[in-house]
Amino acid sequence: MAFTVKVPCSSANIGPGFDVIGLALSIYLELHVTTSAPSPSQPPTKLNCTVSYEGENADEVSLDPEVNLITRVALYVLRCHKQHAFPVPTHVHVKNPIPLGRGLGSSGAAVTAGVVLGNEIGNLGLNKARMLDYCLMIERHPDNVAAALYGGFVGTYLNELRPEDLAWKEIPLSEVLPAPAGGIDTGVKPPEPPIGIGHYKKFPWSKEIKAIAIIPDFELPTAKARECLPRMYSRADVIYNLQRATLLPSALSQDPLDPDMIYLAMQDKVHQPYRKHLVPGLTDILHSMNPTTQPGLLGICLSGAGPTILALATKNFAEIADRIVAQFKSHDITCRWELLEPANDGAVVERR
Ligand SMILES: Nc1ncnc2c1ncn2[C@@H]1O[C@H](COP(=O)(O)OP(=O)(O)OP(=O)(O)O)[C@@H](O)[C@H]1O
Ligand SMILES: N[C@@H](CCO)C(=O)O
Repeated sequence: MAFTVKVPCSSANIGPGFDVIGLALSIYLELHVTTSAPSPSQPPTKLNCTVSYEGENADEVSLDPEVNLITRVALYVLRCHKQHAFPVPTHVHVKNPIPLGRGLGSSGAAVTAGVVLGNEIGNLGLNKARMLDYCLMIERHPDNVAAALYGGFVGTYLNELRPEDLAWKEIPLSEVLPAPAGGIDTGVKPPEPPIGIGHYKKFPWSKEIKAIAIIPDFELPTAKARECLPRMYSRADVIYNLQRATLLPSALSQDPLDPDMIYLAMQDKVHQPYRKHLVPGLTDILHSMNPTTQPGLLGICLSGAGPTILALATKNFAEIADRIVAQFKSHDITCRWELLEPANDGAVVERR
């Protein structure tokens, strides 16, 4: 058996939609998976799986299937279905062009790819709604994983579960996804996700709008960028974000586009101001231009937890990117930039 799992990167929040809005974009994580029949002449490999990797941070990503994030997630899904290792000798070759820890949903793509891999290799027959539950047991905010799994521009939410099912929120990640995962004889059945943890709704997206990702050359772990957020918000700030997040989906699909409306609808007071010390120049960059001073620009925000900046635009892409790159440069930060399009299909499996 040979198949490829393809999962897009994503940008979460798009300004005011903290932990709610996600946009799948056109950089793809790929798993090239091959299986073979068990052979008495071949000694069994650890967990019946071998991993190879090419792409971002190739010198850091573990090739040990007990440690690698993607295979650990696949094992979590398999073990919830009483399969304690890969059921057949499996080789997973990972091709990953998504930069790690930059705010482009690399972990959301890896977790989604791992769930899809476990489902395929274990022949589990999970649908995408159930796969989202598994993703959410690991990455507990739905914006990146729903975009990666379903593709497109999505609004996401967590359902109100029965009190007995709500306990999933308290289960430590180390129980869901122990590192290392433990060998074939671990015998432990991990906690299964409740059914229907989260859901999503796809919004239309104007074909004219492209996303410019300006990617600084340093990593910012999402966990660190979440630690600096307050536990409580003022009523005024919550209302400010609700007003804008409510406008954003229609502003990004209306014809003709209203750049000033989009710019306004991408403002945020819930996460970006608290992350400014983690991304040098962030406040200045967010206020450096608007649709009047930069034709073609629609809006600017921090992509996910940062440090990548996402600018939405209809033209003058290089000019907009160069202006942001120059601002980072004045803080001694080098960047690259990419012009991206929405990835509408989400996670797909292609048989080879
Ligand atoms: N393809 C991969 N293979 C193995 N580990 C990965 C892979 N992609 C991501 N990771 C792990 O996820 C970490 C990055 O996740 P993190 O949540 O901090 O940032 P992000 O997902 O890139 O950005 P954001 O969540 O803000 O969009 C990496 O440091 C690495 O440990
Ligand atoms: N909504 C998340 C996205 C990053 O994974 C955050 O901003 O922390």
